[in-house]
Amino acid sequence: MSTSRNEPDQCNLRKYDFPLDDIPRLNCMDPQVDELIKSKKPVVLTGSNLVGAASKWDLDYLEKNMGNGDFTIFVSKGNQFKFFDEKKLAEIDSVSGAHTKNRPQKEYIRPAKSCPIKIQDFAKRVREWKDGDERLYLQQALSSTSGAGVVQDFIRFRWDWVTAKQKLHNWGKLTYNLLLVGLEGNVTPCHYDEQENLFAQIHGHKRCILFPPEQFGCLYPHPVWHPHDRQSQVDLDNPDYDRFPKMRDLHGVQAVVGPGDVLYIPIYWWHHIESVKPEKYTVSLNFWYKAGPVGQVEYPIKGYQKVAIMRNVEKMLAEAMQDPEEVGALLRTMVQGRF
Ligand SMILES: O=C(O)C(=O)[C@H]1CC[C@@H](C(=O)O)C1
Ligand SMILES: [Zn+2]
Repeated sequence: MSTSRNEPDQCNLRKYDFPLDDIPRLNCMDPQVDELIKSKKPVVLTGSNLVGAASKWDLDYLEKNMGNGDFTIFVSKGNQFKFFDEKKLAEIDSVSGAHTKNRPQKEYIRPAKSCPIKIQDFAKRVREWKDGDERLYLQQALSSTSGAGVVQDFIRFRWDWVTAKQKLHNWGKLTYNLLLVGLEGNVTPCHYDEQENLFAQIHGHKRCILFPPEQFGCLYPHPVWHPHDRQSQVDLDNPDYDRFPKMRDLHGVQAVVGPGDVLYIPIYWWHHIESVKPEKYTVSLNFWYKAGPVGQVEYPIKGYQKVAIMRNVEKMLAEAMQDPEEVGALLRTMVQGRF
């Protein structure tokens, strides 16, 4: 497997039952880079210096240069930080008609709870963290209030280079940059996003496992109306082949990214990301771009377009029946024994 400089010890990396090919690692000036991005295939870009101005963003620097605002951290008893969209709970109520109102409210398990913290407290807790303690993950969108030092560095990112990429590949606007500071061993379980992503690694190493949108059927995402929308129901690190038999057909790609590497995670591509040894914590910053305009549709349509269609069908059916919980039964009736 290809990795960045001072590679983490490969024997430490978890083994999986499914095959994992290497994501290409190319210098950002290599013309193949834009061919891969154009065809929405992942690639690790080296030498871009995209966030070179953030190469000093270790815990000490962030502690001194992120001001005294509140930052969002997630706390988890285990090592998984599965995104839970609280807004979906309100949407379920708004879609569900009167006939479901008197149903007992389903209790959703929140794998990680979010809470505000000062960067100084967070840094102290990371330094003092030891195996067995609850795990922390700072996940905070950067803004002009992120602290003077950090903002100054942010301004000095290679905006010329990344904006040229955005334009060349017809991406939509930059929605935001999420700063991620997590402990070694933290896992963001398999999910996809509806945005293009340039994922810049700043401190420490992360093992990134990706699957193409075409493997939707092997990864059993939660329903669109569920707070775990876009997240896979499967746990790659604890596979349940009885419940999810198609996991046996998984075939992924992977890369270990280190400081200075930028991983292109194409829109709708599944990704499972783990902070790995030897460093105690990792710092990453992503660049999320809205999808560009669809333009001329080519047939047969692509995997990611099928995912977008399936999402729209689920939303439309839930809305039409005023009850998200009835969508599965209707779809089964519609296809079983007929197609
Ligand atoms: O950038 C993305 O798309 C993400 O999923 C981020 C959310 C948690 C991050 C991680 O590195 O664990 C990755
Ligand atoms: Zn993601």
